[in-house]
Amino acid sequence: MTELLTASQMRALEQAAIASGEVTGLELMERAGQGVVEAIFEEWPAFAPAAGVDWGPAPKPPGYLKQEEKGPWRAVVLCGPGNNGGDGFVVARLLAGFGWAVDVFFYGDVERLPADARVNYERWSEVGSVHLWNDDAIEGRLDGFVSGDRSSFEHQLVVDALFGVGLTRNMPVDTERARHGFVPTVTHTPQSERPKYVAIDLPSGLCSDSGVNRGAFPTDLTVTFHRPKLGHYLFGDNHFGGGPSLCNQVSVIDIGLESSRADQPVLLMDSKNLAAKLSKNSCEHKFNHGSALVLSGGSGRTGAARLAARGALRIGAGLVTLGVPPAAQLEVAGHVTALMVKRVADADGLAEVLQDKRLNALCLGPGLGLERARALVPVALAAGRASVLDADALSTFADDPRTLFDMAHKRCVLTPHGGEFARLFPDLAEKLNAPAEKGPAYSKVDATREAAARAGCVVLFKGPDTVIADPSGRCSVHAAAYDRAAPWLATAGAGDVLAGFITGLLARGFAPMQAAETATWLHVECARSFGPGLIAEDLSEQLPHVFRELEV
Ligand SMILES: NC(=O)C1=CN([C@@H]2O[C@H](COP(=O)(O)OP(=O)(O)OC[C@H]3O[C@@H](n4cnc5c(N)ncnc54)[C@H](O)[C@@H]3O)[C@@H](O)[C@H]2O)[C@@H](O)CC1
Ligand SMILES: Nc1ncnc2c1ncn2[C@@H]1O[C@H](COP(=O)(O)OP(=O)(O)O)[C@@H](O)[C@H]1O
Ligand SMILES: [K+]
Repeated sequence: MTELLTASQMRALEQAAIASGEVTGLELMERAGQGVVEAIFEEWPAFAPAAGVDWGPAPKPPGYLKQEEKGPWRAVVLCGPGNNGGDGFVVARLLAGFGWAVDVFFYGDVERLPADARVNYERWSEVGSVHLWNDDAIEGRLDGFVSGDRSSFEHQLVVDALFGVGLTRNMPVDTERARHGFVPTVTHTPQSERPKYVAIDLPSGLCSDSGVNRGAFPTDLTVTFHRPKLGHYLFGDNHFGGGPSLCNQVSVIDIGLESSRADQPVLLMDSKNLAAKLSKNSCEHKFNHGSALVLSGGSGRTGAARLAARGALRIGAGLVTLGVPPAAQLEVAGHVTALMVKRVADADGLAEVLQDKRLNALCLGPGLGLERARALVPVALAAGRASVLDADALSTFADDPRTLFDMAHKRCVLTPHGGEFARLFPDLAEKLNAPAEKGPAYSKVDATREAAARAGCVVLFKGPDTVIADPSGRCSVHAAAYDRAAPWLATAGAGDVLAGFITGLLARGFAPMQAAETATWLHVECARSFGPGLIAEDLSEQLPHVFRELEV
């Protein structure tokens, strides 16, 4: 799985590499700038020099290309007051070296530039001029750049090097006019009719740690260094379109920090090794694959539990039983075939059913009803079996979450969506929703890690970005974004199926964290594989196809 870093982890890696003498900050900045230019040429081959990129031994002076080799291209580079701006000066110099006309706008104070950025400011200044950032200058330049009705631009590329991982507060308002002017409507104007907008490290205004949008504009391409940052994958505050909706696509450039490792990084889920974990041994009995019990609600509310149970069965639990109250037995019997049905009238009924030691994974919550959930959850948790608690099994403890946390054990997985999370962890939800004051914003990763530590078990916090953490701080993220986007998954009952998938994997013997991660990946994969028109029922039915594709 790919590591996702925070700003401070990235900074620590850079500093360790520099302190070890492995590399200098200036070298890192040069590699970063080269990487950005390479990524631009790769994304838009028309921009690339005809003979391909030859970096040569040293920074090239402008115009080293013969006139006939030069592209007719013009770029605007927006440089900020820190090292992100330093990268921007490198990019400006390298583009000029490839024959581009480059206009650099600097938002900051030259005297206060960090040392490496200052060096690159000076190097650029030998090549071209720097327009200082003030409204009059920008207005004047904009008039010159943007002709008439803004349907044609004199520049083809805008490079955003205002702020990277050092962003500590909302974007300054006085950058807005210029950004609007140079990149008026990335989302509305067809790409062919407007300049391409490229962000260095992060779209300026995107919080690296939380994905919160603090005034960023959507870009065409984001080029980051060494490892992606959490903010590239977290949606932050959805109302303003967080990380993935701003980055559009993320290109990760190697700048030679390979020997450095971050401390407890968050992992981005992928399908590596999944097939081996999911395959079954041909000589095994059904009970070797575990026996799951999914508790259902009363008559007229059994659909959610049935969805979960079917998910548990399809994902490979050997046996799945629905525990239903007497009044719903007939209703359930009319629907299920491969599933077993057992009568579970109340807490005593559950205790009796749990005498069967073969039942090794429990699922409580989907359609369970708040009252029934309050009665059954304590019995289920006291039995010490691997357990998934979702929906009503969480909400029923809204008035007293501590009671739930006291009963929860290491083999539990809690699967709240945003509303349920706020009921169980109101203080964490409040921190998550509060506007960030200074420094990187509190993130969904921070909240999920704190929640898992408090609950003493795995917490899977749902959404387009799903974050999973255990009490030790291990944490992984799945973003249904970029090539994993699954908008059709936001459909009623999808969460019930996920609870069932996790339960089925727990029954098969997966550890809670691994069950939650694997189920989340498969859940999104089923949605993607089915495509538009998906409803919750389709998810489990898509699993055989997904397994075949994975070569399980
Ligand atoms: N340090 C290194 O060795 C490397 C750093 N790199 C680049 O350096 C960047 C990080 O550089 P920095 O740590 O200097 O941080 P940034 O360049 O992202 O920004 C820091 C500066 O912006 C100011 N600032 C932050 N938020 C602001 C706001 N909302 N309004 C106004 N001013 C604000 C800060 O006071 C500080 O002066 C990375 O994103 C990456 O682009 C790369 O060159 C790779 C190597
Ligand atoms: N925009 C989205 N893209 C992809 N997946 C999403 C999106 N929004 C929600 N999801 C996923 O859909 C499921 C919805 O679950 P939940 O909120 O519990 O709904 P329900 O209770 O109706 O089943 C979760 O797995 C969640 O991660
Ligand atoms: K930037």
